[in-house]
Amino acid sequence: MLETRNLTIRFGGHVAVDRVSCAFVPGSLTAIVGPNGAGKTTYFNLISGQLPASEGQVLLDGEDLSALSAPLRTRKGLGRAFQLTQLFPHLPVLENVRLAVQARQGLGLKMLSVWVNHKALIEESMALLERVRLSSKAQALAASLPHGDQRKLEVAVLMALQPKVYLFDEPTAGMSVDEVPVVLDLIRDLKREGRHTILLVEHKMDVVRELADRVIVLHQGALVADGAPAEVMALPVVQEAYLGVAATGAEEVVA
Ligand SMILES: Nc1ncnc2c1ncn2[C@@H]1O[C@H](COP(=O)(O)OP(=O)(O)OP(=O)(O)O)[C@@H](O)[C@H]1O
Repeated sequence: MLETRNLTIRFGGHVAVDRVSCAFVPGSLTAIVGPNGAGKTTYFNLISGQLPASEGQVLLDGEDLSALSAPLRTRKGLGRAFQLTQLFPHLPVLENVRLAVQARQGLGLKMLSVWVNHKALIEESMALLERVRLSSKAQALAASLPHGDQRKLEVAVLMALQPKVYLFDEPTAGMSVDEVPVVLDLIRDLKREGRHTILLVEHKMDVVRELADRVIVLHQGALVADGAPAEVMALPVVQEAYLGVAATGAEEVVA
């Protein structure tokens, strides 16, 4: 289980994430919504270790990860998607995934012969590329891929690490209409597997409604609502103030 306790960060006098306490169980998909600047991405950055908390803790399965760097938190099972920096742009697509598989296997590799090991790594990497529908582009350089494909590659790299927790920050942003379903299918598949904890920052309410078991709302850094999607999204306070839409049932969040 992932848990944040009183998680807080201040930038000068501005409190971007304000004492957020929340627990997320394996097998669940929680959407984090709220207007621009509400603190959603910053909350992710605090969980993954990209930013140091001013106060509070991040715990995974009871272990306090607060003092660990981002790479160490990744090793513990916190997987953050959609940071393009995690790709190696000048390496082929397949190599990007293979390096992630290899990083996960770590020292265990020494037990295998170089050849068996290499073959197994390539097979696993190709299987992951098939899952994200990029196997035909295995030899292309990551930098040459269109934006949507780079995002799919990031998902493959993340899956290669086999994290316990997936943090998806606007996974379909900037994607073309035909690319969106591929990424949503992947997230749906991960959810179906039932053992991951998935957190999703998403502005599209139809996606939230379909994928999420639970919605939490951040406003000015604080957690202001938490519950089942229909329940939370129906709250007038969420509709009007926090999501920036009229309380008449607009479908898309303007955030
Ligand atoms: N490194 C930083 N230094 C100073 N202020 C920051 C920093 N990172 C975030 N902020 C501020 O913290 C607040 C929360 O930003 P954040 O990006 O987390 O919001 P968000 O809910 O993800 O917004 P959006 O929906 O637009 O992505 C904003 O006021 C932002 O300007």
